[in-house]
Amino acid sequence: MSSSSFFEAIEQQYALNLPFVVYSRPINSVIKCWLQQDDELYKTETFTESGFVFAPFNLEEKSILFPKEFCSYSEINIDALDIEIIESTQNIPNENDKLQHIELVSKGIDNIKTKDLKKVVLSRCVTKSLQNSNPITIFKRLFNAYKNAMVYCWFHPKVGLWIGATPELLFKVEGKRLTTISLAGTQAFKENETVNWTTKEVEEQQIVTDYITKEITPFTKMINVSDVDTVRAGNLLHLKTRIISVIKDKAKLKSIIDALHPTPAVCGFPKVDAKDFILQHENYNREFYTGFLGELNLKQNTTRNTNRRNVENNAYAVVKTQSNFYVNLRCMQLKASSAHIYVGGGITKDSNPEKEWEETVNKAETMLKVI
Ligand SMILES: C=C(O[C@H]1C=CC=C(C(=O)O)[C@@H]1O)C(=O)O
Repeated sequence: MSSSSFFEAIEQQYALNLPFVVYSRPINSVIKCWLQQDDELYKTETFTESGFVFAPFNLEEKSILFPKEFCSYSEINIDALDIEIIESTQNIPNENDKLQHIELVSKGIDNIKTKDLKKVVLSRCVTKSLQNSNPITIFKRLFNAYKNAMVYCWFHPKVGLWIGATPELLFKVEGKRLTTISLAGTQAFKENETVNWTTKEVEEQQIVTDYITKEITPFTKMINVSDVDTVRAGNLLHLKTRIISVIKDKAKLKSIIDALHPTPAVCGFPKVDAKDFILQHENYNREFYTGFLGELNLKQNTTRNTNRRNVENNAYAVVKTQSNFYVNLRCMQLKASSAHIYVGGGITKDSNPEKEWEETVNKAETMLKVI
């Protein structure tokens, strides 16, 4: 399929007001798309179906599913898309937003110092009016700009339109192999400068690693935790640890989701206290920001080589079930002709409210660059 007919089909789906998702996973040149045939709002609670899932921050609200059997699927393989680059404009942050965020962060720090809370991720919403509100055009710019991210554009007429470029894998399961990452700590990327991580950033990322490792232990036979690396996500740097494990035969996908989501990278620690604080004190409803999205229980054909001599038929096909979910970060919701961009950061006892504000300003740039 050519890239133009691939995108024409998506444009047509959008014009018909029907649900779709178009996305590309990190470090590959495949763009995939699912077009749902009707405008039904299918949901999942059990995560046993097959399809594409879009889950909110608060899992007490249900997750939306594009069921495989009601969708047409297509993909293309391409390195870059033909789309004009936009002039970068200066985005001057709003003074009121700044005061409000600093107040929220200060409240978080006070709570950490006086209660059991160790870390809480606090966020805000930045609103910007759009010159060109065609989501497919924005998606194309994201695909060209952020190769290390899961870039996506998701639409359902009964829910809304979300676009993002997330650097964070929640987890993926391929057969029995479970891979996840701990991503936290942020600094601005500066060409030719070596990064120095502070104790605050090292600790906030370690909280995530410890949480993930502890939570997946009951479901796994073996866990391998890598050293901490610095990784780039657009104009930012983060600390990242890879955690690879083998799950037990009886482990259910839903139990792994409940154990991991939301991780302290987007919620805090302890989870319940942090979530309560967020739901009570943040000045808006996160909806799908810091939720997760991705492929659910898809069958994947792989060929395996036995590598034994004297075996005539030494390659055999293995069908594995795979799911991969990304945390919905560096994302925005398009409503009428405005973009609502969501940005947050991890707060610990050592946080500086002014710096936390600047971090959210830098994070907002990921989306502001493409609209
Ligand atoms: C909550 C966000 O980022 C998370 C992921 C990486 C680094 C983070 C941080 O340094 O605070 C956050 O934990 C966001 O981008 O809105």
